[in-house]
Amino acid sequence: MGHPFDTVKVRLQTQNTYRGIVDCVVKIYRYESILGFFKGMSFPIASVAVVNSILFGVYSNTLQALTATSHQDRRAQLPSYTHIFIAGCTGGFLQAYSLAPFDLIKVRLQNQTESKLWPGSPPPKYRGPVHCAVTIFREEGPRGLFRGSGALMLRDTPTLGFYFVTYEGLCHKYTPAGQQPSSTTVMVAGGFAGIGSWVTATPFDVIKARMQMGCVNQRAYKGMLDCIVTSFRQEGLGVFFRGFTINSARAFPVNAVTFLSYEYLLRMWG
Ligand SMILES: CN(C)C(=N)NCCC[C@H](N)C(=O)O
Repeated sequence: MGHPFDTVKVRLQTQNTYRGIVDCVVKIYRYESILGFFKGMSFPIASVAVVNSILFGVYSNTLQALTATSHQDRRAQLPSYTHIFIAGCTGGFLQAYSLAPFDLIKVRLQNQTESKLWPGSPPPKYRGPVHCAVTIFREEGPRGLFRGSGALMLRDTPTLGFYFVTYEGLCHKYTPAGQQPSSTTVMVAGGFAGIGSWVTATPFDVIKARMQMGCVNQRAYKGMLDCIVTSFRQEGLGVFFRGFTINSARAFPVNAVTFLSYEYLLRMWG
C-alpha cells in the first residue's frame, strides 16, 4: 500500500528532473505506466517481516531487560520515557544494518526510469532485485551492498527512539487506567508516531538515498559530509526536507497498520 508513495518520495529526493509531487506522479504514470510506481517492491515485501521482527523484538526485549516488566505489566505502569527511548534507539540501530542491503536495492530499482512502453528506450541497468544485488557486488564489492548504511543508521537510531516514545505516550494518554488501548487508539497513536518520527528522519533519509545512488546530477559524493555540503550548496536547505509531504501521507496508514498488528500479535502470543 505504501510502496507507490515511497517511489515518488525516493525520486523526489534523488532526481532533480521533477518539479514536485504532481509532476513526478504524472511523469511516472505517463512514461512508465502504473507499474512504474511498483518498481523495486519485491525485496521490501520479502524482507519487511524480518526487518520489523528485529525492530519490534529488540525494542520489546530491551524494554523488558531495562524495566523487568512484561508487555502487559507495562500497560498498567508506563515505563519511563528514557527507558522507552533507549529501547527504541537500540531497535533502530540493529534494524538499520539488517535493512541496509534491501533498502539499497529498492532505491536503485525505484530510480530506474527506463520504460518498456517506449520503443527505443534503452534497457534498464538492473533486470531485477537479484541481478541488481549481483551487479552491485561485482562492480562495487561486498561493501557496496552497505552503501548509505551510515546515514541509514543515523536516520533510524534516534528517530526510532522518538517513534516509540510518541506511540507509548499517546496510547497511555488516551487509554483509561488499567485498560488495553482500543484498536482506534493504537492506529491513531501508530499513525502519529510514524509521521512524527519521519519529521526528524527526513534529512538523513535524503542523504541516505543520495549516498545509495552514489551521485546526483552526475556528481559522485566522496562521503556523507561531502553529500550534505554539496546538496546544501547546490539546492539550499529545502533539499533536506524533500519528499516529506508524500512520505507523511504514506507513514500514517503504514504505521497505523504496523502497530495494530504488533498489539494483536502480542495479545495473542504475549
Ligand atoms: C522514521 N523511521 C525510520 C521510522 N519510523 N521507521 C519505522 C518503520 C516505519 C515504517 N516501516 C515506515 O516505513 O514508515
